[in-house]
Amino acid sequence: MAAADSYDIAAALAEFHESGGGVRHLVESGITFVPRLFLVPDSLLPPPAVADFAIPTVDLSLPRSNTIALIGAAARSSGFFHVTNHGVPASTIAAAISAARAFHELPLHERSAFYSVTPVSDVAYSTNPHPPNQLNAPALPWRDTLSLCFLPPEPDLGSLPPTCRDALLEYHRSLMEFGRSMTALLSEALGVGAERLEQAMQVEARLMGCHYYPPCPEPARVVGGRRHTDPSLFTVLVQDSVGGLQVRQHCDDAGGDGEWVDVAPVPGAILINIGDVLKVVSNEEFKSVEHRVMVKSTQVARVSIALFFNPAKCDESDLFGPLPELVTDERPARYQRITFPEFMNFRRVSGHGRT
Ligand SMILES: O=C(O)CCC(=O)C(=O)O
Ligand SMILES: [Fe+2]
Repeated sequence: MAAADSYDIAAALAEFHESGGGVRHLVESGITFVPRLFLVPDSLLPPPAVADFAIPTVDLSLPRSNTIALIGAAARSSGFFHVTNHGVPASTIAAAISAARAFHELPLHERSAFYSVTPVSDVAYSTNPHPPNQLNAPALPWRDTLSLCFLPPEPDLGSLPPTCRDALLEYHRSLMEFGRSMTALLSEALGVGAERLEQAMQVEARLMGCHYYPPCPEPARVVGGRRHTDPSLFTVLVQDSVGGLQVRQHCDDAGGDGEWVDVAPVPGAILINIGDVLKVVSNEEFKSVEHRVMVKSTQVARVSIALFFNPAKCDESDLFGPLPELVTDERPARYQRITFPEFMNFRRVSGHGRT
């Protein structure tokens, strides 16, 4: 047997998690090559993205009817769009991105106190492994994530360093307000009235992922985030200026492959993407589009913050499905009403959440 075959992936994974310092720790310790745990097999290396396509940008200061038409068109075509003049102060976004960066750049002994692969509290820091059934593909993304759970009525982020905590709490507060207006806009864009989506879903934002993509000595051999769709109604993303997010566009209903396009950061803008829940609720009028993150730099880390807006009611007993008014003879229901846990299971089985 070749030596390579004796590689013990479980032991390597355990040793990596043991350090409690994520990918950032590998970089800090001066590695000059990508450890095997992160290597993407050549056959699975993603094809390069095309650069000559820009996802739509919607200016929220336009007259409301224009905004709604533009959001509707974007949600039905690319599933991703930037918004400008969104009312979230630039300083709040900048402070949140700095806070996320500051957490990931804390000294090892401080940040490792939060390291936990399975979250045990509202604050969890880790390099999330991809699901074990995909270990023939790369096991780990080149990314560390600080996950925060904002459980109502008050999140318990008390253990975070205060500077980091306060900026992220303020960002969350600001985004809750933004999320309410975005929910109304999406609802109107579906043609069901401004209140309908909120009334049916009671939208809230519990989960925030503060991602840190360290520089990589061999960026072409890793992925920062594998291709996936989001299990949300919609996701709100802010990022620094480094770039690396790519989305799959122009795939047809027959499953045509489409092409990957770069989403260049737009200064000051907020990025919205439609998730799988809204795809179901809209009876597939809106698209939930695959995306992934490539690592671009050997020198600088990239920071992004994803906030997932979801229905508040997501227990065993809460059914959801296409809004009845979006089901017509011409457009019959594409989904049965199901519970949230059933939906998550369906996503896993059908490969929608490929992360
Ligand atoms: O970092 C990014 O740009 C994307 C993150 C993402 O797709 C996610 O958290 O679901
Ligand atoms: Fe995502």
